[in-house]
Amino acid sequence: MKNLTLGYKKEEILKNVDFKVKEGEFIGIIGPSGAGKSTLLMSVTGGIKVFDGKFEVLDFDLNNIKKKNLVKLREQVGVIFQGYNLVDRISVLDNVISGMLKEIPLTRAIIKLYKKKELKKAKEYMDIVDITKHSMKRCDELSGGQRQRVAIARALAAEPKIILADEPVSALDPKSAKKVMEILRKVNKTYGVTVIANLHHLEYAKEYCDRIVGVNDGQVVFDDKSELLTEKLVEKIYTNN
Ligand SMILES: Nc1ncnc2c1ncn2[C@@H]1O[C@H](COP(=O)(O)OP(=O)(O)OP(=O)(O)O)[C@@H](O)[C@H]1O
Repeated sequence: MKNLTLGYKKEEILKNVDFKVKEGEFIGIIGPSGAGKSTLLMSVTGGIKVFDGKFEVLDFDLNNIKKKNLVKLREQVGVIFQGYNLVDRISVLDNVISGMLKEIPLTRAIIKLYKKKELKKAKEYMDIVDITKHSMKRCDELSGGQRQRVAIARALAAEPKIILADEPVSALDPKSAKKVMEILRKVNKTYGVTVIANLHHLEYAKEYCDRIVGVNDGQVVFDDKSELLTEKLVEKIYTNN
């Protein structure tokens, strides 16, 4: 992003933002409510209106991207929400495999006719998020933390280059939240997937992310290594204008 102004309809939300992400980074976005964190995060999927400036994601120019390329971009970007976005009535395994739909034709997916290599891959992703022992359970039988882990495994199944996590742990108790953050870091380090996460808890951003981006009132007011975030800078990020 260079000098980028983004928003909704006629309302500019992020103004003149410069933001560059290197492949394989783990970035935490922090800032007060309404600052524009979700707008910044979701803009990576090409879903937010560009008013001005330069915006490239994975070699796609988002200023005038064609529908076909938008689909290609979105295939490479996994999104995890606070609300888990899983299919409740089907099993953990089926949810994870549904992330591979690019490879598995819908007809085969409906009758659950999975190939050995697909099951092997699904197991690898379930192992990394530590949910394999619940693979046959329906998702509505799982705890919040377990569901979030399934959502990560499903995102991984699509072999994305980028994972966007919008407040992935804000609905979880501290122990489950830490486990999910650890898994996101493991995913980032094991597969080299770039992870960008909006985080309400500053401590998690400091502990797990390599880099922190502080947003306040539509501006990036901090962008540096996590260890360089001092109390004073935190105050600046969270000051209401
Ligand atoms: N779909 C939308 N249409 C119009 N305005 C929106 C939309 N989504 C968000 N906004 C506005 O954009 C601004 C930034 O919202 P955003 O959700 O990006 O902030 P945030 O920092 O993620 O906040 P929070 O931490 O509360 O989730 C807010 O003023 C909000 O009202």
